[in-house]
Amino acid sequence: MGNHNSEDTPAVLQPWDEANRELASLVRPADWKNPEPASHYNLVVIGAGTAGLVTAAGAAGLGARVALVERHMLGGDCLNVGCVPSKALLAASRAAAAVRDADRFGVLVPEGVRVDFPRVMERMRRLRASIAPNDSAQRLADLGVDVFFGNARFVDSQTVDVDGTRLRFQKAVIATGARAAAPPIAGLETVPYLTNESLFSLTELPQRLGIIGAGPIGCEMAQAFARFGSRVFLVEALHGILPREDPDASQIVWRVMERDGVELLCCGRDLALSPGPDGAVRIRVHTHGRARQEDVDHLLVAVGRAPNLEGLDLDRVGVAATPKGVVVDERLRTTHPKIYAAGDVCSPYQFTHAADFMARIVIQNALFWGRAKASALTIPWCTYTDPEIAHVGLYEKEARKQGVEIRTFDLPLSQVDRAVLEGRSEGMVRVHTRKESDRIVGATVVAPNAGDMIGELSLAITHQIGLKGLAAAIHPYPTVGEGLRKAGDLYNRSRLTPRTKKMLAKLMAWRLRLFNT
Ligand SMILES: Cc1cc2nc3c(=O)[nH]c(=O)nc-3n(C[C@H](O)[C@H](O)[C@H](O)COP(=O)(O)OP(=O)(O)OC[C@H]3O[C@@H](n4cnc5c(N)ncnc54)[C@H](O)[C@@H]3O)c2cc1C
Ligand SMILES: NC(=O)c1ccc[n+]([C@@H]2O[C@H](COP(=O)([O-])OP(=O)(O)OC[C@H]3O[C@@H](n4cnc5c(N)ncnc54)[C@H](O)[C@@H]3O)[C@@H](O)[C@H]2O)c1
Repeated sequence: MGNHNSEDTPAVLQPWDEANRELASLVRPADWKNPEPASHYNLVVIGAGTAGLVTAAGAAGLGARVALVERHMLGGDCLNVGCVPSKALLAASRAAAAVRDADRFGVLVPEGVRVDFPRVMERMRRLRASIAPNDSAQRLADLGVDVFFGNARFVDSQTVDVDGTRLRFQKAVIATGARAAAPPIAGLETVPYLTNESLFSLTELPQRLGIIGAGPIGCEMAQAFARFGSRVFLVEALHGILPREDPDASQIVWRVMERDGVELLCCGRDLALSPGPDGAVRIRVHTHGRARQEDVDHLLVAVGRAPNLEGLDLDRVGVAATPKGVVVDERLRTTHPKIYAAGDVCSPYQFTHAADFMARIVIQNALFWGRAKASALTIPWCTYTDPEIAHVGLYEKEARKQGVEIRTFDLPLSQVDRAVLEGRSEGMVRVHTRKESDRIVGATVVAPNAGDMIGELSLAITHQIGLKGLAAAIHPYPTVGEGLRKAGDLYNRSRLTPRTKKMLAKLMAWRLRLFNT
């Protein structure tokens, strides 16, 4: 595997400091010796991101003989270049915003905010390494998994090749994930650009940062870097930010990002990139009928993901794939009966928790004749901007498309005492129920801790607890989570028609009369 000197150290592990050395020693140890392969494996898992790790560890825990193959670093995107480093930066950016806004609370910070970006990144690297033992090669080996570093490819219906070593399998799992897509943007090939694989190796704060794509990656990073002090230009082809989310919800988040200083160039047309002066990247785009030209020191491309399929030789084993990924049925079986897939490589839900739950389905179905279906999963998600925006179930537009008649209950956070007291009342709880009942079919929450709140709605949908049930559950006062109970109250109040109100008033008047006689 070679020593990691500055030339052969992967970009992800730059700078090659103590924290990154520690990370490498856990998830890509230089002195790792691939084991002697067993004659057969119950399961060969290709890719050791969340999907692969959960499949391998879970299957080994249930007594299966498992080989896990990783070509790069155990932990995949989430640990190394995704959720973990991005959330560490977001935590630092929230701290910066709290100091910036302290004045609103009567707390004076005379010097104002100064962000020491190298320290922010150093903290991120340290924390990332501290989380890594859970995904480490040694931990997997201790769980009984044979860990192989190398490139995997299919040879035939029972053999995977890892750089010349043959692994014979009864069942195999493709969990090779996805990477940043390189879109057909004019001039992209003429300029240097960052993706999530190189962004977290920055050691200096870009004074000007261009970001293409206002999806979750673009928005989270735009807000973080704006709060660190970069001038951020966020280019989006569609209108606004987070175009997949409920437009009212995205709008709330956008208002906050705009105050943070992010400049949105949305409804972008004729986007073109070219080298600018002094190593800068020049962005030219038409936005809302205006031609804009901006020079930036770094450009981040975050316009979606492309599945990692190259080199797997899927054709040899008849596993069908499209540009969106490996084709699977509801049970996560590919077009080859002995080969399954899980995670970003086969799913439109590209989240760590989704990869985790798909892995559990694969273990049941591949090893134990299970019939678990991925379509039965209720998958929430959250974009960790400030405020966070979280969703589960159907959006209004999806319900309409599917012909599901819904009622919508909206509770602005300005009606939740804790949110007001924290100075964080920009947000809402929006719950859609079936028209004729309190059954929840979808919900969006915009709140400082929306990601924590959405779990309760996910539980409600999974176990068919209606809005009445939420109203009946006591939530501590004052919490932002109380907003969910209050949305339940809205439902209960909606059942009080003028007629029932009249009848209740009559009943009360009658009881008073009885009392007085
Ligand atoms: C910046 C960013 C932030 C994110 N934030 C969040 C978040 O906050 N919450 C959330 O839920 N999700 C988040 N995600 C998404 C999350 O990271 C992915 O959904 C998750 O990592 C998918 O896991 P996976 O196992 O399917 O794939 P991956 O993590 O991509 O793992 C696949 C592994 O397979 C390996 N591999 C590929 N081909 C081969 C081969 N031929 N042989 C051997 N090995 C191979 C790769 O090296 C990789 O390690 C974020 C993603 C990004 C990029
Ligand atoms: N908090 C989280 O859970 C989290 C955070 C980050 C990433 N992720 C996962 O990673 C995935 C990828 O994230 P992403 O933000 O790269 O992709 P995305 O597909 O979610 O968003 C990409 C955005 O780029 C825009 N776009 C596409 N082509 C463009 C072009 N040529 N010019 C301008 N804009 C263009 C799209 O309209 C879209 O809004 C997400 O869908 C999500 O599943 C999750």
